[in-house]
Amino acid sequence: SPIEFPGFPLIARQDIQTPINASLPNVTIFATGGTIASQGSSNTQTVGYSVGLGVQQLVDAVPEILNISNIKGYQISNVDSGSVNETISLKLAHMINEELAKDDVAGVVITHGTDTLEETAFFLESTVNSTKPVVCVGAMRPATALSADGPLNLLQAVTLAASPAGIGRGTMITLNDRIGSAFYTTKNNANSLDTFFSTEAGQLGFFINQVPYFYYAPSEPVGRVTFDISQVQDLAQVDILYSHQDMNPELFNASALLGAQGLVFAGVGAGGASRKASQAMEALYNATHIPIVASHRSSDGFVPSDPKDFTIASGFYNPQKARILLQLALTVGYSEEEIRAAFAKSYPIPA
Ligand SMILES: NC(=O)C[C@H](N)C(=O)O
Repeated sequence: SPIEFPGFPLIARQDIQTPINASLPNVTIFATGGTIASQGSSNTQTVGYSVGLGVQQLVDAVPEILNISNIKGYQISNVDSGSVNETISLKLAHMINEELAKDDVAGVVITHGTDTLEETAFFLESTVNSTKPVVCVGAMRPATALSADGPLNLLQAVTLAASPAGIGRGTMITLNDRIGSAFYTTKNNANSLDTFFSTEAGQLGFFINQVPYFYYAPSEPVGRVTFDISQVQDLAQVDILYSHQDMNPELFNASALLGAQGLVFAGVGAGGASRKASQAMEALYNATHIPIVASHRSSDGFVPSDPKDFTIASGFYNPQKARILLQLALTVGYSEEEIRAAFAKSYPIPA
């Protein structure tokens, strides 16, 4: 049975098991909430709706799923993804590792709000210890809307999780016919159906007639760092600070005083800050030696390393993914040099 953690604050579990057809693969769905599980007051309401549907209702909306796989479902939470927290992420990672270790489970699907889906997907990319498909999926229109996108997205996610073509590709994000890598995929638009459109390196394949096609043979992102979280029950606190004109330099000290063990800085351009903000960061670093990772506030891009700099360059990691990598590294006790090396693994260090 799944590992239980003390203080797990979530709703009553609504576990489901569809009838078993021995000729079909088994897929386990972990439902967490989000728009895919939301209902509006009319079929034209596409903002201001609320989460309410359970995993059983998600599966019931797409009976075609049962032609593809036998489904077991766990209700992990039922929240907007802005409220997904480390308790939920850790619970997911622990349960998924346990599930994928079973010979008769082909793959897993995580239904999730799209707003922070990339964070949970990247967390799983860093902590799941199996080559079987891990597929994160959401929707941009609530289940009650005209042309709701959730049912077809869910069918595609389950199809991919059940497919041998999905093996060895790490954690994936599927939405609107596209298959993206969790390492690189980012939500690009707050509202549009195609919000997970390609970032430069993120797109792995797509669905034609609900069959997953990949552009490439299975491969791992260069520099992926993985962590054994089997004994982990809490993550280190890491805050993200957003750079802009006239940024308040006191925010760095304030974060540290409020318990941050590491900081990520969403810099202007390739990790930049105003002179005052940079001075405040450096003073904090000299006083405490807490790691400060410089990332970018632009939706895509790269922050190069400077060996002379006290900040740690995020490389290809955007602020929200850099935060998760730093949390995991601090949680398992990496030294500052090991943290620097973990970030540097994803890009070539200039000679
Ligand atoms: N499209 C979505 O799923 C947005 C939703 N607010 C969320 O839970 O992230």
